[in-house]
Order: sequence, then structure tokens, then C-alpha cells
Amino acid sequence: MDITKYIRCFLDSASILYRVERSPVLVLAVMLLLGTFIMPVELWLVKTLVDRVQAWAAPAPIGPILAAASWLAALMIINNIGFVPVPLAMTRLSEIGTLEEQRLLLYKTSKLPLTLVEAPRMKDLRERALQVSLFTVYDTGCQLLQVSLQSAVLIALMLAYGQWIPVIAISAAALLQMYVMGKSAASLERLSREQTSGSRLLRHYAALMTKREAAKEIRLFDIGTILSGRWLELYQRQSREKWTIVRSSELRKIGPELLMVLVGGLLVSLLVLLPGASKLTAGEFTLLFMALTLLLSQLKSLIGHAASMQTQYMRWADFRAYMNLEEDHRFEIHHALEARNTDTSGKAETANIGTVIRKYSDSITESPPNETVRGTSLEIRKLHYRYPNTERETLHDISLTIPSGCRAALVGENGSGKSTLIKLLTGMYMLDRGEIVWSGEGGRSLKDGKPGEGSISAVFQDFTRLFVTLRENVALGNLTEMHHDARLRNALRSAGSRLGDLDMQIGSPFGGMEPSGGQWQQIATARALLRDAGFVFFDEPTAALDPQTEKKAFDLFLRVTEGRSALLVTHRLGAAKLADVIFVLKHGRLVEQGTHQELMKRKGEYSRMFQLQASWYA
Ligand SMILES: Nc1ncnc2c1ncn2[C@@H]1O[C@H](COP(=O)(O)OP(=O)(O)OP(=O)(O)O)[C@@H](O)[C@H]1O
Repeated sequence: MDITKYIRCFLDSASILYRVERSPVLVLAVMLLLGTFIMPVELWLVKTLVDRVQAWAAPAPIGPILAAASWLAALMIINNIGFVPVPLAMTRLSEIGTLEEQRLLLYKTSKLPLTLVEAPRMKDLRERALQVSLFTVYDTGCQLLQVSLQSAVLIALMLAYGQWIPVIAISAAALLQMYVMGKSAASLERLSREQTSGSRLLRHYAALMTKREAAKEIRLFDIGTILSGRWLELYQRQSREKWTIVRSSELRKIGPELLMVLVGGLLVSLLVLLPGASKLTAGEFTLLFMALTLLLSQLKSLIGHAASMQTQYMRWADFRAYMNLEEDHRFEIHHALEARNTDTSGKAETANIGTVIRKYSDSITESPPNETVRGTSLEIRKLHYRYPNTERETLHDISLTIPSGCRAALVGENGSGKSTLIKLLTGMYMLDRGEIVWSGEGGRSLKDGKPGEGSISAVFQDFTRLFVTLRENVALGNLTEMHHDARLRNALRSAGSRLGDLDMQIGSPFGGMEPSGGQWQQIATARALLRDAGFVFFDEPTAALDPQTEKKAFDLFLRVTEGRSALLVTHRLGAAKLADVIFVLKHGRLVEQGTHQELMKRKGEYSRMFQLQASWYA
């Protein structure tokens, strides 16, 4: 058994908790150590008391007996009420531990490359990392330390009286039991690791049956029965697997447990026959008897804590593995999330989106004036990309240029690779091969070929629906504008939205106003427009808009992107027609590029798609 790894895991969790809040960590450690040394003092007082009672005969003074009894009583009182701070410290540690481990994991996830976040293997690892409990690791480590010290004191005491036979017998039985229990704990935790993706699937089925997104189709197509059947089947399979492991490990434990009970029972009943026992005083005999019975119960608890430490260590290892994943430093989520917020009483507080937004924006007293937007140009050279879990490349050998101030459109059939290309261009994914070169006005390179901070903005088709106020929803695009109502309203108007009450709560799940699909899209567009970026991506930003609003949105697209470069991904070729240049993707290849007129003349893919769409309106 590699004890150093448990010690490392204990010290790591202690240092994280200590960093968050010192006092409960210290209180628990000090109290547990104090508790360790109360026990031998108690034993010594019992021995003294018994010896004094046995030696007493009238008319000798009773004072020494009363003194020993009083000390013993005082110790019992201390033992019972002196440790009140322990449960308080434990409650606090459990609270801050949960907050801190979740905060660390959330923040870490926000910094990982999107491909890692999306990979099923990483989802499993994150799930397991979420099972770690910093408090349990620390508490189990402290308890383990306490019972180990107490057992060592008891063993030393017994050895001092020459009782090496019971010490060797009990220790051997305990080590055997500890080994078997450790193995059982490890195999149960291994099963839990193996079942992680199944457990995710179980939660997915449960979420499908309870979340509103799927509610309509579940009712209409009556798929609730199928889903609940699958859920039940998977649940039962996992239970059966667990049952098999639990049963075999419980059976494995019977032998060593029986041995421990037999050895313990035999030693307790035969203590009088052990070498030197006949020469003991009554007090010494009581001391030894108590030490032996206490040692038996301490070893039992030591074995339990060691098994629990094994489980905690495995969860900790997953937590560490997740925390050690390589981050994508190109896109730092703003630093407010990193800083642990501290409330007025100095206690740790989780950084929820609302408080982060408020604290960050409150710290900005003066907003910088709106700088004139400068065009950004983009050049893609021989770009290739393949998703990690697929055989074929999704994008092959793409080369194109969008000069400064150019409004381009990207069109293509479903699955041709448009969204993948946008994710690569916005830095969400890393390219396999090729180059993306961003340049500022005058050809100045913006940040080693990566988009500079704030130089790009985007409206995605799967934009985020944030259940915060309208103001916060829009200002997330540029937090320095949080208190500039005119600019926020302007961004909303530019996006075609008529919503104007900036402080209204958005989202019916939290009692707020529920925007329609199109209204959500307008809010997301306003968010993107608020950032004065030189390059704006529009990934199907009008899919949820009615024809009239859509037409307005495209007019707006033209107006708000004036002077900027933009790339519009769309299936509406009537809108693509307005772009300065159109790029056509097919099966991950760039098959055509040019203006609408040029492409129509070519009578290729674009012209075929355009005529097909136009025929609907003919
Ligand atoms: N996370 C992923 N893992 C593996 N393959 C993916 C992933 N996301 C997309 N793909 C695949 O990549 C290809 C291109 O998908 P993409 O979403 O880029 O197409 P698109 O042109 O945006 O389609 P649409 O017009 O339907 O939105 C598709 O074959 C799709 O199945």
C-alpha cells in the first residue's frame, strides 16, 4: 500500500481548504490531536483510581481517591462539551469544501478547449471529478491520523507491560482485514468509474422526461414509455453489477472479520493467562484490559477509515487528472470568475453569474468612449480539421480571404462544415493543419494570427439563453457598457428588438419575462453588437425570425457591419446575395467563391441551390 499517495491527497485537500478559510481547518486538526491525548490520560487516571481504591483501608484519608475520581470526571466533561467546536468546524468545512471544489471544476471547464469539453471521455472524467469531496478527504485523513496515533499509544502501552503476544496477534489480523477492505473499496470505486457514462445516460433520460425542451415531442409521440423503459433497464443493469461486486467483497471480508473477532475475543478473555499478568496490580490489570478493548475498537475504525481513504483517493485522482488537463489560454474567460469573491464577513462565496457581472461592472466607474470600429481582415490558408472521434476530415484544404471591411457569406448544404469552420475561426477548436491569419487595419498582425481580445464578435445559432436581467444579458457582450443605458438600448434596437426595460428579469423558470425564440435571438444579436469588434460572425442569426423581422435583420446586418468585416452563415440565399463575396462549402471543401452574379454565371453549386430556393417563390 502506497501511503505517500494518501498523505499527498490529504495534504492537497487540506491546503485548498486552508487557502479558502483557515480557522475551521485549524480547529478540526487541533481538536482531533487533543482528543488523541485525552485517551491515555483517561486510562492512567482509571488505573490510579483503581489502585487507590484497592489500597484504601479505614481510617486512611479518602482525599486521594476523590482527587483521581474528580480528575476523571473533569476529563469526561471536557470530552463531552469541550469538543463543541468540532461539529461547527465540520459543517463549515463541508460547506466551503463543496463550494470550492465546484468552483475549481467550473472555472477549469471554462478554460478548456471546446473539443475537450465536448469529448465523451472528458464528460465522464468531469462527472467523476465532481464526486470528490475536499471535506471528506480532509476529515477522513484527520480521523485516520487520530486513530493511528491512538492505536500507536495503546500498542506502546501494552508493549510497556510486555504484552507483545496480543499486540502481534491483533496487528496481524487488522492488517489482513485492512488489505481486504481496501481491495473491496477499490473494486467498488472502479465499478463506479466504469458506470460513469451509464449514469450520465440515466440522467440524460431523466432530464429528457422532465425538461421543457423535450416535453412537446415526448407527449406528442408518446415516447415517455420508451424512455422510462430504457431508464429502468439501465438502472437495473447498473444495480445488478453493483450488487455482484458488493456481494463478492462482503463475502471476501467475512474471513478476516471473523479472525479479528476471534483473536480479539480470545485475547480479552485470556488476558489473565498472558505472560506477566499475574504480577499486575488491579489498576494495571484494568488499564491493560481497557487498552486491549480500546485497541480492538480503534483498529476497527482504522480499517474503516483506511478503506474510505482508498475511495476518496481514487476520486481525488480523477479530480487532479481533470484539473491538470491542458488549458486553452487563447481565450481567457474574464478574470472576475477566477477571483474568489469575498463578502463583508470575509467568508467565501461562490461566483455566480449574477454576482460576477455585478461586481465586475461595478468596478468600472468610467466607460471608455466608443472607439471607431476598425476593420479586421482574415486569411485562411490550407485549413484541415477532423473531429477527434471521427475517421474522415470534416474540413479539407480550405483557403480563403476576407479583406478588411468585406461582408462575406458562407453557404452550403446541411453538414457541409459551416459551423465547424466558424468554431475554428472563433478559436473554439484548434486546427489540425493550416493557418488562420488575422490582420488589423493596414495589414498589422493582430495577435500572432489569433483574434485579438475583443476584435471578434459572434451571434451563434445556438446562442446562450441567460436567465438574468435584460441589461446583463446584453452587457455580457461588453461589460464596460453595463451602466450605459443608451448604448444598451441602441444595441437592442440595432438587433431589431423592441424590448426596453433593461432591468426586467428574463426567463420564466425564474419568474421573469419569457422571450420568444426570435426575441432571444435579438437579445443575442444585441449582445454581439455591443462589442465594437472589427469582425463579426453571424451563424444563422435569423433562423427564428419571421419573414418581416428577418428582412429587417438583414438590412440591419448590412448597416451594423458597415466598416467592419463580417461572415454570415446562412441557408437563405436571398440574404447571401447581399454579401460582397459568397463562399460555397460542399462536403467540407470550398467549391466556389465569388459575387452573386459571378456564381450565378458559373451555373455551379450556388446557382443550383439559388434556383431551387427561388422556385419555391416562383
Ligand atoms: N462534435 C462533433 N463530433 C463529430 N462530428 C461532428 C461534430 N459536430 C459536427 N460534426 C460533423 O461535422 C460535419 C459538419 O457539421 P457542421 O455542423 O459544421 O455542418 P453545418 O454546415 O454547419 O450544418 P448545418 O447547416 O446543418 O448547421 C457533419 O457531418 C457533422 O456530423
